[in-house]
Amino acid sequence: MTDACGLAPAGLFSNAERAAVYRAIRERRDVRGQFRPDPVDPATLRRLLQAAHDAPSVGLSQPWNFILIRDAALRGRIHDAFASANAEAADRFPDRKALYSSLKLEGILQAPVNLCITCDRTRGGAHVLGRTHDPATDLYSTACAVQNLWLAARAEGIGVGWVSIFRPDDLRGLLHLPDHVVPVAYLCIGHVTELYRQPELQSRGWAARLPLDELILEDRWPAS
Ligand SMILES: Cc1cc2c(cc1C)N(C[C@H](O)[C@H](O)[C@H](O)COP(=O)(O)O)c1[nH]c(=O)[nH]c(=O)c1N2
Repeated sequence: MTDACGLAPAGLFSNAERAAVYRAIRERRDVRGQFRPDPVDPATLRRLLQAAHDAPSVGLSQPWNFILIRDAALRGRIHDAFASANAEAADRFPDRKALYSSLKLEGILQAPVNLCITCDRTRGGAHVLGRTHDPATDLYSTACAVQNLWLAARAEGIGVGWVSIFRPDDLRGLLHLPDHVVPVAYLCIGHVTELYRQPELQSRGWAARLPLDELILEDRWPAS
């Protein structure tokens, strides 16, 4: 039932529905090496894109575009851009360079779908409700779209890996993005049969999940 203002009852989810939402959140993983080569069917991909498009956005500006990268040669060049940036990144961790170099940090060539989610910084015009004093809110909105897609993909049994190890101008050039469009997320997407139980970076000893209780603050930043 919907009333004249377009309001509908905010019904509680059933226990099973609630559990499913939390399960998707808890079991979502960043996928690099587990992609199967079989294609993602177009209807499923469409549901994932719809989930992304259902995201909140500042002033309802919906600043995203979804660039599907299908061309094999282009993917090869994108992988080259990753490899070059990754070699540079490895040098930033001199004490852990061997461990860094052993990590697989992308699935560009293995994943059947590559998707770049961009943010058009001009979407919605010069003045967007909610963005007046914080221009970055369009980027935050686009990150919300990425997370929606990532969670929906988990529920579909599809893995998603976010690759950010690019020099931004490389990706911009390869995808012919105009200056006002930011490549927020380069995603590798495909079916997976196995997922890590915890973040792969944790399993491999790179980093660990922080205890939630250490991150909850009251009223203000604690005095040091
Ligand atoms: C903005 C941003 C950028 C990146 C990532 C994530 C996000 C949010 N992550 C994935 C990241 O390593 C991963 O989310 C964490 O390690 C936690 O693991 P789970 O996502 O819980 O599996 C990521 N992973 C990777 O292998 N290569 C990458 O370039 C990136 N870049």
